[in-house]
Amino acid sequence: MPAPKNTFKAALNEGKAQMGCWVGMADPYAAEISATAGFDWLLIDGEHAPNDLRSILAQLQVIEASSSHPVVRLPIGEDWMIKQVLDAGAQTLLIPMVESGEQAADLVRAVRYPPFGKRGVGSALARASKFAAIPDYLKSADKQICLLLQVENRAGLAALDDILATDDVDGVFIGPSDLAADMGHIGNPAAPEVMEAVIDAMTRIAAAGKAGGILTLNQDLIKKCLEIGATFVATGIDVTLFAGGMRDLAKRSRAMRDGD
Ligand SMILES: O=C(O)C(=O)C[C@H](O)[C@@H](O)CO
Repeated sequence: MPAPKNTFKAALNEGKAQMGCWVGMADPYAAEISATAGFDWLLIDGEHAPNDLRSILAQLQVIEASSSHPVVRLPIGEDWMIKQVLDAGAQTLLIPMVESGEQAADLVRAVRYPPFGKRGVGSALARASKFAAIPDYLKSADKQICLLLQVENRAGLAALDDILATDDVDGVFIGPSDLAADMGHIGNPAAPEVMEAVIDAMTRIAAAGKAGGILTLNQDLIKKCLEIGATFVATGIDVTLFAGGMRDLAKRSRAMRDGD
């Protein structure tokens, strides 16, 4: 019995656009609610949400039980973090702040077992192998790992061709917020210069035959990226949806009380 098939990776390989949402509540109960919505994928954010390995594990468990595919974003692409989260059962990783082909190649090695990579061997006690219930996990795991890299500054854009030329990088995600900040437009990812850079990068990613990804609430940008060929597009964030809904209801409640 081989490692579980990564249906999300398969869909990307077939060019089937996958619609996703950020999950930043850092809570499995909230993640389980989001997993009932019907998104193709949900991003467990270990970079900007207060997650740790235990909370990521708990969210993996509830999302895997749904029709949504869990994607885990680490705070940074460190070998030890990658080893731990893969052993916890994550099959799709999003790694932020990638700025060179060399960094991309090193990340590929970090998600693969020897002799092709440097992922530490601990499957005997790992959830990923169903605690050794998958006897040939070590020989079948690599091809079910989906590695998505974030390009989100000018250095990353300058190295994009090298990153795209790196074998076994499955996709590249463009981060508009950090890219805007690096380009001098902090807080304004809709700045024309940033939008132009995002569209150019997404076009280059598609032309290279890799999966292109983004998170944006901008409906026009979502449509444009899908037209270009982006295949993993996140269109919302649970935290902002919840916070916005609560604030709106509170405002309407006060208005009803005050007869406004
Ligand atoms: O730079 C970006 O944009 C991203 O990487 C997404 C952000 O980290 C996410 O927190 C939304 O702002």
